[in-house]
Amino acid sequence: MTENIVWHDAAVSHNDRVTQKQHQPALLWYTGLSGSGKSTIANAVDRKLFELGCHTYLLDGDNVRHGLNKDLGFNDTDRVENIRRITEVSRLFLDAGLIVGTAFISPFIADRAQARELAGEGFIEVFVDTPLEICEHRDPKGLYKKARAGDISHFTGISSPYEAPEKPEVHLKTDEMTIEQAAEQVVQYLKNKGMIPY
Ligand SMILES: Nc1ncnc2c1ncn2[C@@H]1O[C@H](COP(=O)(O)OS(=O)(=O)O)[C@@H](OP(=O)(O)O)[C@H]1O
Ligand SMILES: Nc1ncnc2c1ncn2[C@@H]1O[C@H](COP(=O)(O)OP(=O)(O)O)[C@@H](O)[C@H]1O
Repeated sequence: MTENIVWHDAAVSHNDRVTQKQHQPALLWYTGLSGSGKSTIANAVDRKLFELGCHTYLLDGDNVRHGLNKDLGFNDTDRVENIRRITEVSRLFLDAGLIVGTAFISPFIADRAQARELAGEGFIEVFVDTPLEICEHRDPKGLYKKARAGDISHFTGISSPYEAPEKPEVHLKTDEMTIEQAAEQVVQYLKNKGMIPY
């Protein structure tokens, strides 16, 4: 489908953009069950990075599904397409030199591996590791209750699978830490890797 389309070189290069921002571009790929804390932690990290002077942008599951991906549901095929589009959008933001956060369940190892491959060395998988019982107890949107009652089908952890990361760069066990500690662990990872010079 791209046979008659020619890639256009940019007047402002990727390196120009990175140099201007004075930090490395990165893709913080949060993954975990619904209610695990992806949005909460990703927002806390985004705030911290913003206050450190980093150029960031956050893509959040619920919000993206209201716009770009509002044609998609929750069967396996739609979830794969959801993550494919998120990966492509993230690549554009990475090209712009930003530190991108993506907060999607992203339940399949293969899709996250594809995102890792396409994003390159700035890809950081952040496993928001919260046991199902705790997510279900938190149930911030009342969705687990509906899923258990059979009112929502294909619900992750109940009637749809979640494939946990095998070797995430950052592993957050949220039942053993506060939101602040979790966010700080992510920021420290970036500092330790020399991706943000602060
Ligand atoms: N069936 C089903 N399964 C899982 N989640 C559901 C479902 N239906 C609606 N929701 C709400 O949609 C949010 C998950 O969307 P994602 O785009 O992150 O999902 S996925 O990555 O495509 O699996 C998820 O948001 P989070 O709770 O923030 O994860 C839910 O609020
Ligand atoms: N240690 C913790 N880390 C993250 N979230 C926590 C923690 N303890 C309690 N919570 C609460 O759990 C809920 C997680 O919801 P949310 O961030 O929307 O999760 P997700 O985006 O994964 O669906 C929030 O209400 C948050 O305040």
